[in-house]
Amino acid sequence: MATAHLNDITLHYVEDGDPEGAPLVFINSLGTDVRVWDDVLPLLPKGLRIIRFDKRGHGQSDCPPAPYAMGTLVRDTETLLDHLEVKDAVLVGLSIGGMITQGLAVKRLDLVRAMVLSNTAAKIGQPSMWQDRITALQAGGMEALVDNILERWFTKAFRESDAAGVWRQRLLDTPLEGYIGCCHAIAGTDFYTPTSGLRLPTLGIAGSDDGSTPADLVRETTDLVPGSKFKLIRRAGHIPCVEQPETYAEALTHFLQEIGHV
Ligand SMILES: O=C(O)CC1=CCC(=O)O1
Repeated sequence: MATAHLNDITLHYVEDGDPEGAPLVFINSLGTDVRVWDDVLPLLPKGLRIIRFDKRGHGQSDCPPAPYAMGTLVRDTETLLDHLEVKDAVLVGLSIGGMITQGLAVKRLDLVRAMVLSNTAAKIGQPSMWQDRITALQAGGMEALVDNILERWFTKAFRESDAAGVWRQRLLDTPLEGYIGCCHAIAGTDFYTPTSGLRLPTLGIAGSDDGSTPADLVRETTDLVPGSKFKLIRRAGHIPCVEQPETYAEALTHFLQEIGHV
């Protein structure tokens, strides 16, 4: 297991592909870890340096006490990429990972060559909605919300398939403190103004059945960046890299080719 001991945190990360290749960095969503990309990676072009990591409070990374600030999640990512001597990466950010992507692009454009804003937005929900979620989690744990969350993550057909149980269990295994910490970070984030100032190649990806960041919302954020592209993935909810990995990998590959990253 690879870990990076950064200033105040140890993060778990995984590198695949060619260590000398152009960097492609994946940033996971709330309640998922590096395994959320497992089915996409084998479908991507060879020759890339592929980096995935568990943000604080998730997977095998440290889990400090909640709350977390978005600035802290951005700084963790920045410090990890500096530690790994990564520059000019394409960042693929899923949901809160897409918020971290926007924050990092605003702060350190030298690290970010292009953004893939997957199932994300400049602002997700209202602070009161996140506070309600935090209160429910504190009262009843993840068990209280797991089915509700899965309804937003996946289509009915996927939820009724054998694969769904794995994702249910992974969500239940997510440290509650880490999950709540990240809910606070999302609640406090509104990147509309900073993201509007970004000028870099950008692809938005949305799921037709996304119950958390509907396609219109993803498009609205993607449109903040002039010249951005947009891909709607059908028969997918909030986590299309799990539900439709072939279409997801195809969209990513096309974008990477278009910008000359592969
Ligand atoms: O609503 C959810 O649980 C999905 C979600 C919102 C932000 C994120 O990262 O995942």
